[in-house]
Amino acid sequence: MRIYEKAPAKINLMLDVLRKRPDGFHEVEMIMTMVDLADRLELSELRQGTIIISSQAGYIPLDEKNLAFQAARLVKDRYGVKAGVHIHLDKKIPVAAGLAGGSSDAAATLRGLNRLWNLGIAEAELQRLGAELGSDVPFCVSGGTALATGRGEQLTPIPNPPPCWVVLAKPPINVSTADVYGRLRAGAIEHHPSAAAMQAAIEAGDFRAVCSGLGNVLEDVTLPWHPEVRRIKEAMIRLGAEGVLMSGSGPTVFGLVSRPSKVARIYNGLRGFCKEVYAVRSLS
Ligand SMILES: C[C@](O)(CO)[C@H](O)COP(=O)(O)OP(=O)(O)OC[C@H]1O[C@@H](n2ccc(N)nc2=O)[C@H](O)[C@@H]1O
Ligand SMILES: Nc1ncnc2c1ncn2[C@@H]1O[C@H](COP(=O)(O)OP(=O)(O)OP(=O)(O)O)[C@@H](O)[C@H]1O
Repeated sequence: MRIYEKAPAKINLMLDVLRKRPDGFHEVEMIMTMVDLADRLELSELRQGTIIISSQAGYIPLDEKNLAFQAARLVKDRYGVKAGVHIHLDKKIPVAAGLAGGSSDAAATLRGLNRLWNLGIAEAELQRLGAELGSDVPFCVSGGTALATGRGEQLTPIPNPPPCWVVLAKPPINVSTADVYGRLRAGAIEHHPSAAAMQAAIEAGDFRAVCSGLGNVLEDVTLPWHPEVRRIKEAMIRLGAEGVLMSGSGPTVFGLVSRPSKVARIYNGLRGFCKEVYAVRSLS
């Protein structure tokens, strides 16, 4: 048997860090939503108990370092599944970009294996399994739009923001999430974005308020460290995006655009100096 799953990228509309915890993780408050840029997974059952990962992308690990592999091993071990699986990852989401590509592949693997092996695992349990793999995985299990607290694994679903275009630009650098959190001085953050204000803007369907409520305290680390990220932000604002922010720990910057007529101008303007640019819809 063979099944397919879509693994969309996420963006953080706001990301605040409240404090560093004794376990080394940071207590966060984030509002996350999905965009229509997705990896596609093909899961084929294998009679022998092996887990095989393949991909057209030459730049991701295909062994136990792959988050999809880790997700499959977790389900197999926890539910005593004898069969194996071949997972083919058709990668479209840029890697180490702040868009949760690996986390979304892991979440899609959890959903897919639940179907492939008829396990009947409830969504809340899939999220709990996801939390064992990474902080962004529980959100990626359910998608939509959510307020995420704790280390990112405690989720409250909220409505989707008003539909819009999202232009994404990734400079040619890789940024490690652990390094960005490691460099953050949580006690010294000057401007905390407001989750309540963003949630209210979303619930009111107020696109302008969503744009003015965007904020990400991890920019305090990544922007001074990698000036090209700031340059992309400035270019997106100059080209007319209505709200601009770095996603997650970066380095991808996204711009929200309400009018389709503006999208081509922003996309083409960015392509002049940045190779990886995408114009996609928000997912509603
Ligand atoms: C930056 C975000 O992507 C925003 O959505 C997330 O906060 C990070 O999610 P993620 O990549 O799934 O992160 P994990 O794989 O769980 O953790 C990677 C590393 O980031 C740091 N980390 C992550 C999440 C968090 N709340 N506090 C942290 O300090 C830890 O050093 C951890 O070792
Ligand atoms: N299925 C996968 N797809 C992409 N990268 C993967 C995958 N599995 C493991 N990795 C590894 O994970 C690391 C981070 O990649 P990923 O694309 O998930 O980062 P990210 O978009 O910054 O994630 P996040 O926003 O959750 O921090 C890379 O070093 C990559 O080699």
